[in-house]
Amino acid sequence: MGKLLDVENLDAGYGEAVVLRDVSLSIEAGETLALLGRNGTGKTTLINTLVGVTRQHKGSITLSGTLLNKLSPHERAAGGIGWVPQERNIFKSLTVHENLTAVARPGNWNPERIYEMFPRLAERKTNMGSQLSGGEQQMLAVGRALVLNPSLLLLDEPTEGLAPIIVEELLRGVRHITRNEGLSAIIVEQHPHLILPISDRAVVLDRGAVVHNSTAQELRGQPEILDRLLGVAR
Ligand SMILES: Nc1ncnc2c1ncn2[C@@H]1O[C@H](COP(=O)(O)OP(=O)(O)OP(=O)(O)O)[C@@H](O)[C@H]1O
Repeated sequence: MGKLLDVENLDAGYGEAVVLRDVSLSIEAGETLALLGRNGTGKTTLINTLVGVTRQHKGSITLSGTLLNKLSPHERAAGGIGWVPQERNIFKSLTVHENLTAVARPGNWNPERIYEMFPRLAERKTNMGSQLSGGEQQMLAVGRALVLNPSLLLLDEPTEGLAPIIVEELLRGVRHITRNEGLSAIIVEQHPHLILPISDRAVVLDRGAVVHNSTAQELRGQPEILDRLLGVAR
């Protein structure tokens, strides 16, 4: 397995404001990284910086050996970054099926495989995006990122605001992706107990800096760190 993503000494933010300070992390091909931290610690800013929609002041981002620093969000997407933003961004005026087929690119993932993973979406195939529940929208957003056949999937708080039963269904799909498909992913989560069991590595941010970087299993075994950095003892 080779290194897929390499982030080195990254400073980034919005305009003149620097939110991320000296962030370094890397992911091997096939690994899933849980990105944790309390509210406002810079998790979304890091995802947005990888995608290319913030201002990068310093450092480097390399995906499969290609330096992304100067590439546009569109070029990064074409280069293998699949992004599911916090606000989901599905096409509300297209059907579920159209949402998937409009962006699909040849590869492992196609709309049929998304329907197998999320049967609920198959039942809603002809519904408009605007008619979906929050959980269905999230599944569609994940599906839409997958049919682009990315090498790195970025999920920003996929479980936020969803009912527990839907969270379970969504995470079953995410677990399938991270465990069986050889895809690499970074998943932002507020709840470590949901995400650590299906992740390989864990990074915790605090005030824009990496304050913990280990295997997911190690972090699970350190309740005092979870408590101190995240306010949870699990
Ligand atoms: N568009 C923006 N312009 C200026 N500052 C911003 C912008 N978005 C976020 N920030 C600031 O950047 C800091 C980090 O926010 P960010 O959204 O990255 O945190 P987060 O860890 O993802 O939090 P949450 O869990 O609440 O989503 C915060 O201080 C926030 O106020």
